[in-house]
Amino acid sequence: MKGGVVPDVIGTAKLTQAVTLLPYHEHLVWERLSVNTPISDGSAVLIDAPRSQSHKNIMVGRAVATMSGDSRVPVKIINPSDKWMEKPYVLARKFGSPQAIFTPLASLVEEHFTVIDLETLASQPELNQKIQAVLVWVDSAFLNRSLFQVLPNLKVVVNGGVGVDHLDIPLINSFGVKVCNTPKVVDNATADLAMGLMLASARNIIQGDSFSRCHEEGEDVDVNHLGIDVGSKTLGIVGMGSIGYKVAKRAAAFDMKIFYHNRRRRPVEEEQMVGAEYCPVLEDLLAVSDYVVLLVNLTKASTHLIGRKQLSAMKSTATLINVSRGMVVDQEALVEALQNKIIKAAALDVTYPEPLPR
Ligand SMILES: O=C(O)C(=O)CO
Repeated sequence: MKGGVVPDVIGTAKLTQAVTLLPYHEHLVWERLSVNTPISDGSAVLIDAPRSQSHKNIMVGRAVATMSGDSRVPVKIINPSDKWMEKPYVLARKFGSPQAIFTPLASLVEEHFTVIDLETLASQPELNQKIQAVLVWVDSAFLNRSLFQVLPNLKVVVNGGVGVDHLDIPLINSFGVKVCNTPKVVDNATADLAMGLMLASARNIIQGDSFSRCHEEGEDVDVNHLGIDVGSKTLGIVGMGSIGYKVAKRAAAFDMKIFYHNRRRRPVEEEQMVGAEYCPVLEDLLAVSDYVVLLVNLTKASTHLIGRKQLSAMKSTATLINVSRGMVVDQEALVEALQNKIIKAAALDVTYPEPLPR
């Protein structure tokens, strides 16, 4: 293998989550790489864009090219004939089967990994020695003790998505296996969806769509369906992590008054940037908000964070928007609150179970 120097490496930073995607080979370069760091030709490295940038630019596996900002980093790709070029083995649900990794990502994953599905592992149990990572997407029911017991070289469980509430992290860690997720990647999408749900609810977009498809000749739209101007309204954000903050930025552009509730108050400058006011007591936020958006992780503490008491604290004209996890809301209490007009509406990206039975 030839030695060499990779020129013009820019904007490098080591993110734990990203780096743990790649602990597959002894040639891996673990150190933080700085500008113009020489990398010997053929080393497997991960060069990540700065923290503020999307993880979508990360190239994984044996690849060594990456993006930083808009510029492609000119990193040499290792020679595929090298003996250690064998793609790392990962276990995943069969692409295309329910709860498998999102099918459009299959080719990207296969470009960098040898993907073994559960059925193949069952029929060729000797592959267990090769598997160094498990990829999960939403479902982790197959990640049980007996699986870990037969994967002696497993190093990491990689979760596609930010929420790891479905993973038994203590169990995984007890086998010396790390867990990593993909924070930041979904921030914009989730924030957009929160805004989309709020606007759809405020402006009756779903009803408008139905009306436009099914109205009788000459029929006028119901005056109640004309909707509400969110610009004059108050948004309460419960959970002001990076997604919550993105929602705040968007809501600020809509001229909404913003309150937020979070375990930790954000720095004043960050609050001022989006005009958000901290509410240390959840019920205080609920009492003043026209729209309440839930963006907390699902933990023991946040399970049924919104129940009867909290729904009763809300305005009767308020809308509850849940883009976190279904279990954050006591669903029975929500149905009751909607039936009894304790609150006006709910706009839900998540429920339990999911999807709801018909
Ligand atoms: O990535 C996740 O866990 C999400 O739910 C995105 O909203």
